[in-house]
Amino acid sequence: MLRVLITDPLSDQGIEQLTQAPDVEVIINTGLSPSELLEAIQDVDALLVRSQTKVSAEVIAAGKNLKAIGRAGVGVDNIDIPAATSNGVVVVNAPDGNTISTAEHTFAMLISMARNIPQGYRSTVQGEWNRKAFVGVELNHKTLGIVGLGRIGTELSKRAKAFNMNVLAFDPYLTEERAQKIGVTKATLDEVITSSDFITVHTPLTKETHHLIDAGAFQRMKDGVRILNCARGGIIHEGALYEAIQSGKVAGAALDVFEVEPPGEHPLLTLPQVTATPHLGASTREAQENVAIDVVAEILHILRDEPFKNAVNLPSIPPELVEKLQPYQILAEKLGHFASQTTHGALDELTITYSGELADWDTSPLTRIVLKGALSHYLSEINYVNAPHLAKERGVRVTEQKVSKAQGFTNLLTITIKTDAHHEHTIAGTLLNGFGPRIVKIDQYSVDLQPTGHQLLIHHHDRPGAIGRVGTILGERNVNIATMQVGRADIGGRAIMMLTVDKEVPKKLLEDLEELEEIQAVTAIDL
Ligand SMILES: NC(=O)c1ccc[n+]([C@@H]2O[C@H](COP(=O)([O-])OP(=O)(O)OC[C@H]3O[C@@H](n4cnc5c(N)ncnc54)[C@H](O)[C@@H]3O)[C@@H](O)[C@H]2O)c1
Ligand SMILES: O=C(O)[C@H](O)COP(=O)(O)O
Repeated sequence: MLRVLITDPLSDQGIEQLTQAPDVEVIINTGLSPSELLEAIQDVDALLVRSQTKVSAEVIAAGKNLKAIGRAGVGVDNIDIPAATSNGVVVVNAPDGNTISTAEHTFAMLISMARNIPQGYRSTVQGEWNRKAFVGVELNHKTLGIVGLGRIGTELSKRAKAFNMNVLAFDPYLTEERAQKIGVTKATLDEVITSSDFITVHTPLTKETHHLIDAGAFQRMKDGVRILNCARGGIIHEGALYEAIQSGKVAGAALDVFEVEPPGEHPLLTLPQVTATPHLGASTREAQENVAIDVVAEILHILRDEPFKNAVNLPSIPPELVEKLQPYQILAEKLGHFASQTTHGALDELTITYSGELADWDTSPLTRIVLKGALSHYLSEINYVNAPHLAKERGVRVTEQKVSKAQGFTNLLTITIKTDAHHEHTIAGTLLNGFGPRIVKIDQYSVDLQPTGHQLLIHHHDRPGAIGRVGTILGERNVNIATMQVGRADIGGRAIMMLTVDKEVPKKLLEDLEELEEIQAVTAIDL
C-alpha cells in the first residue's frame, strides 16, 4: 500500500482522487509542528503540501520511504529542493492551476487600493460617513509597472489593459517581440521603478529578487506611487516600504504576502495606507480544485512509475542513454548556468553544439539540461521537463548542432547565446577523463576551469599591475582566491581573469573592483 501524507488544506476533489485509488492510503494531518512533521513523514511514500508546511532538509532526510513531494500550487520556496534532489525525492508542482485566480486577486487589490475600498468600508461600518477622506485615483491612462512577466504577470497585464492602463514590464526573459504580442512596453527595472504609478511584483523569491525593491528603489519612484505584492514576501523590503509610506513617497500598498507568515503585529499593518490579505492569491474554489487535481495526478504517476510532466528537480533521460549521458549532465547544466549569468539582455537565441563522440548520440536530453541551466537563473519553477516549453513560450530560439571533430577534445559541448541587447557569448566545456567537467573556453579565451562554487569573471585591459590590484582588493576584504586564470586576446589588449573564490563576493566589492581603471566589467557567478 502506498502511503500519502497531506499536511496543508487541499481541495476535496484532489483528496477524492487519492482515496479512490485502491493502492493508496491517505493520511491527512494539517497544522503539524516541525517535530510532529518529522515523526509523521517517517514511513510515507509521498508528501502533499501547499505553502504552509516547511519541508526542510531535515524533514526530507527523515522520510526514509519518501519518493515524491507534491506542491499544490506554484512556489516551491518552502521545499528544500537541493535536499530533495540529493535524497532522490522528486518534487512536482502545479504551475498553471492558480494563475488566473492570483492575477484576479492582484487586480482586485489594485482597484480597491486605488479607490480606498477597505478603508472606506472600515470607516462606514464604524458609523462614519466620511466622503472627503477617501478620494481615490482612476486607473485610466495610469502606468502599471510589472516586475516579472510570467504566467501571472501576463494575465494581470491583460486586465490592466482592459482598464486602459499603460503597462510597462520588466522581465529578463522578455523580448521585444513577445512584449509586442502581449501589448506591453518592454522596460528596464529602472524604467519601471521611475515611471510607474502602480508597481507590482510577480517573480519567484530567489537570491536575485530578494529585496529587489529596496530603499534606493523607493527613492527613485514617482511621488504618490502605489505598490503591490501578491508574489512572495521578501521581494519588497518591508522596512523600506514602511519608511517610504511614512515619508509620503508611497501613497498605498496592497500586500497578500509577507516575509514571515503570519505576520503578527507587523508595523506595516498599523499604517492606514496599507491593505492586506492573508496569502489569498490562490484561494478560490477553482484554483484549489485545479492545483489539487493536477498535483495528485502527478503524485500517482510517480508512485506508479508512470510518466509525469511537472517535475521541478528530475532529469529525464531514456534508460538506454542514461549510462552514456549521465556524466555529461553536470557539465551541461553548469555550462547553461554559467552562460546565463555572464550574458546581458533577454535571451533570444541559444545554440548548442555537440562535438566529438557526443555528436553520435541522441543529445536531446542534454539540450533540456542546458536549457534548464540557462533559464533557472530567472525561473525558479523550471525543470528538465518544462524547460523547452518555457524557452519556446519566451520566444527563445534553440538550435542543436553536431560536429564530429572536437578541436583537440574527445568531446566538446559549446553554448552560444545571443540576446536582444546584441550580446553574443560563447562558452565551451568538456568532460576530462579522471577530472570531471571543465570549462575550456570563454568567448575567444582558452581556460581550464572546474565549474563549481563562487567565480569571478573579470574583463580587463592587459596591463602590468592589473592582476595584483584585483588580488590586493580581494585580500583586503578577506576574500580568499582559490584559483586564478588569465587569458588575453593580444599583448596589451583585452583580457579576462577567471577567479574561484572561497565565498560569495558582496555587491559593494564588485562595484569597487569595477572602479579600477584597467577593469572593464566584473561578473559574479554562482555555480
Ligand atoms: N499570492 C499567491 O497566493 C500566489 C499564487 C500563485 C503564485 N504566487 C507567486 O507568484 C510568483 C509568480 O508566479 P508565476 O506563476 O507567474 O511564475 P512564472 O514562473 O510564470 O513567472 C515568474 C517570472 O518572473 C521572472 N523573473 C525571474 N527573476 C526576475 C527578476 N530578477 N526580475 C524580473 N523578473 C524576473 C521570470 O522570468 C518569469 O517570467 C511566484 O513567486 C509564485 O510563487 C503567489
Ligand atoms: O505559490 C503559490 O502557488 C501560492 O503562493 C499559493 O500558495 P497556497 O497554496 O499556500 O495558497
